Amino acid sequence: MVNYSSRSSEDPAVHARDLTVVRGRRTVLHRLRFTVPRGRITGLLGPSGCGKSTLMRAVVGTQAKVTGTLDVLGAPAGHPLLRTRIGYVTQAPSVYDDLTVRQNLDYFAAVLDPGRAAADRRDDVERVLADVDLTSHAGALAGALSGGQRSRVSLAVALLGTPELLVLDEPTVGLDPVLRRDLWALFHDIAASRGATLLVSSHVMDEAERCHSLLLMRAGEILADGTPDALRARTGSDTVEAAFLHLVDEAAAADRTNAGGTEESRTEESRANADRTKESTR
Ligand SMILES: Nc1ncnc2c1ncn2[C@@H]1O[C@H](COP(=O)(O)OP(=O)(O)OP(=O)(O)O)[C@@H](O)[C@H]1O
Repeated sequence: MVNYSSRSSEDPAVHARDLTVVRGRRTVLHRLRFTVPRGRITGLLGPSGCGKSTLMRAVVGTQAKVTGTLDVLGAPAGHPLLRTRIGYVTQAPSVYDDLTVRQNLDYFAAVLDPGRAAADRRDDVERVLADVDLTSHAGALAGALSGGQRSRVSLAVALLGTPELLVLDEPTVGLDPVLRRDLWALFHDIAASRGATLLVSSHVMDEAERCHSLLLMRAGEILADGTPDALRARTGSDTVEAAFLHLVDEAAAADRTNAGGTEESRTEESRANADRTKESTR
C-alpha cells in the first residue's frame, strides 16, 4: 500500500500527465500535462467550453472517462482519502433555499464529519461565516439571498473542515467589483495563512493578474503555464489578456500550418494515387 503521508510537502498539489477526458463522443481534454503548486493560487483560464470545469471535475474525482495520470495531494484523483481534504465549489451554488445560511452550514458540517462534537461544528460554522463575511446574514433564508451572497454560502461550505485544496469553478461570476476584490483578498488570505492550495477558474482575464500561477487553456489543451510575469515576458505583452491573445493567435496559426501541411500531403498523395491509377490502366 502506498504511504501517502510520506510524500513531501514540496510535491505539487496536483500532477497530471497525459490526462485525457471523453464526454459523450468527444475527447474534451487532450493528453494534458501540468502541475498545480502547493500553497499558491493557480488560475485556470480560457474561453467558454475549453474544458475548465471538466478539468476541475477530474481533479475532485467526479468526472467519468478519465485516463492518464492524475495525482492529487499525493493520491490518485477520486481516492476516498481525499474527500475531506478537498473543498469544491461548482458554478451553480448548492444550497438549500428553505434553510437559513447557518442551518445550511451546520447541515453540511454534519454531513462532512458526522462524528464531530456539536460545539466544534458550531465553531467551524461561525469561522467560515466570518471568512465569507456573512455573519450578519446567518439567520436569513438562503432562498432570500442575492446571487453573490448565495455564491459566498457555497464557498463557506467548501471552507468547512479547512481543506488543503480548494477547487473553485468561476467563483466570482456575477459579483460586483467590490465583492470580487474582497473574495480575491480572502483567497490570498486562505493561501497565506493556512498554506492551502487554490485552483480557481475564470474567463475574466483581469483575474489572472491576481493569481500566483496560471494554466491557460484553449480547446481542451493547455496553451501555456507559468506566472503572470513570465507569460507577459514570454509574449512581450503588457497584460495577461494580451499574452493570452498572442498565444491564441500563435496556436491558431500553427493549426492552420498543420492543416495546410495535411492538405498539401493529401494533394500529393492523391496525385501519386492518380499516377499509380494511370500506370495500372495503361
Ligand atoms: N455532459 C456533457 N456531455 C458531453 N459533452 C459535454 C458535457 N458537458 C460539457 N461537455 C463539453 O465539454 C467541453 C468542455 O466543457 P466545460 O464545461 O468543461 O468547459 P468550460 O471551459 O468549463 O466552459 P464554461 O466556461 O462555459 O463553463 C465543451 O465543449 C462541452 O460542450
